[in-house]
Amino acid sequence: MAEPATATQAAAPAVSLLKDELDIVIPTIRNLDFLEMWRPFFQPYHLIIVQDGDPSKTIKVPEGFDYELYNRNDINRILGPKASCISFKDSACRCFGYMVSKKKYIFTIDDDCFYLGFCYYGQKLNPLIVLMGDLDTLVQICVAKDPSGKAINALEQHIKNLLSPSTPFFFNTLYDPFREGADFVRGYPFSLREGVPTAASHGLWLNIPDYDAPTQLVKPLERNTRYVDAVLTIPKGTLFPMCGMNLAFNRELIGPAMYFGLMGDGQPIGRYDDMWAGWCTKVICDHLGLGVKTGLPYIFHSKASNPFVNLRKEYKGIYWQEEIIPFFQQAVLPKDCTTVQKCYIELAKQVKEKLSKVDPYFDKLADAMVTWIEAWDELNPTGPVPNGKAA
Ligand SMILES: O=c1ccn([C@@H]2O[C@H](COP(=O)(O)OP(=O)(O)O[C@H]3O[C@@H](CO)[C@H](O)[C@H]3O)[C@@H](O)[C@H]2O)c(=O)[nH]1
Ligand SMILES: [Mn+2]
Repeated sequence: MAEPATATQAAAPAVSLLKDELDIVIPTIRNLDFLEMWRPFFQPYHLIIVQDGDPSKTIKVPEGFDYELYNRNDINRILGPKASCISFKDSACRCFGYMVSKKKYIFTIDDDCFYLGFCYYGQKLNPLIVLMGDLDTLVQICVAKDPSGKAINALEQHIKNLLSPSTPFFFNTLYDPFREGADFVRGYPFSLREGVPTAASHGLWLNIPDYDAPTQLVKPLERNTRYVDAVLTIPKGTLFPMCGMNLAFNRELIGPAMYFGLMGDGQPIGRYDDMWAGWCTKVICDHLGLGVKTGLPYIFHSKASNPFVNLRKEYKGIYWQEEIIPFFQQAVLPKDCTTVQKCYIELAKQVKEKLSKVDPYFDKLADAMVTWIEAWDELNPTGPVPNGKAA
């Protein structure tokens, strides 16, 4: 077989898992040159690009990718008045991509995230190489290799996470028991070893960590260089700060809960889109007996957004969350909430009842949560379609 021309091509996976069952959703206000670095991994998949901001701006997508692109005009045309639930000028707009997708799985990634490799594993990557090195040099240095020498593929790791069970009811101290070379440790109840279906896989980030604005302000130069080779199930009853930068989920299991809220333009808050979705998702996963994992894969997060702008977007969320988190920790869903939609509508009801006192914003958000489910069900009819034809 001819030698691959470049290291990037050498990284190309032999098989693209779930090629026809997974969409990659990218929110963007930038150009999409970052796709060149991901080409060996993403080219076999269908992309759903959600263009935020000015719809008259043309977003250039590199040649050779199979994609659909939606801007604000498209969202308004497709959803009509229900488009009011989709944020504008915030990465929260990405959830429109989850709604229009027809696939079982979603992987969402920001346009300033790259893949990387063992170059971090126990050694510091020289930032100069990152800045000076051309794409191939960087890939040569950073393409991860597993013990067999195969390039590690972030998307593949997410798929492995989603296709193997989670263990939310009892913590396995050797981490992911379904990973090759690991298992349940002594004392782990056999009655729980089957695990539960995995709804979401939350990946992490090297270089620029997903810090909030105050932390970013006091630690402007901090870079995350610690590559922890582990995947953990987040225990039942425990919430977590879900970051939308490097996230995959089973759309059929938990899709309707992945609403990224009302953020950005015209809203009193921003950059809490993924957090809101994560809290709702975890409460519903716990109720329905589904699992959420966090850890591998890492991506290389290259751009630090402006901490002062971020502070302006986040500051209300920083003190509201001291009331929001206890709300989610105490949220109880009735037994008859047997679907994600029913759980979500019930959560919206409780948001309206219990959080509107925090700020009238939550009254609006609760209504938007209901609109989201109505729009979701309109675009994703599951029961018999009107005039009797099966869906
Ligand atoms: O108005 C906007 C701003 C950005 N985007 C797209 O969203 C992602 C993330 O944007 P960016 O990388 O600039 O911001 P970060 O601070 O690094 O993002 C983190 O905070 C979360 C914001 O909610 C986000 O999920 C985290 O990754 C990029 O693809 C931008 O192009 C947008 O669509 N609209
Ligand atoms: Mn970013």
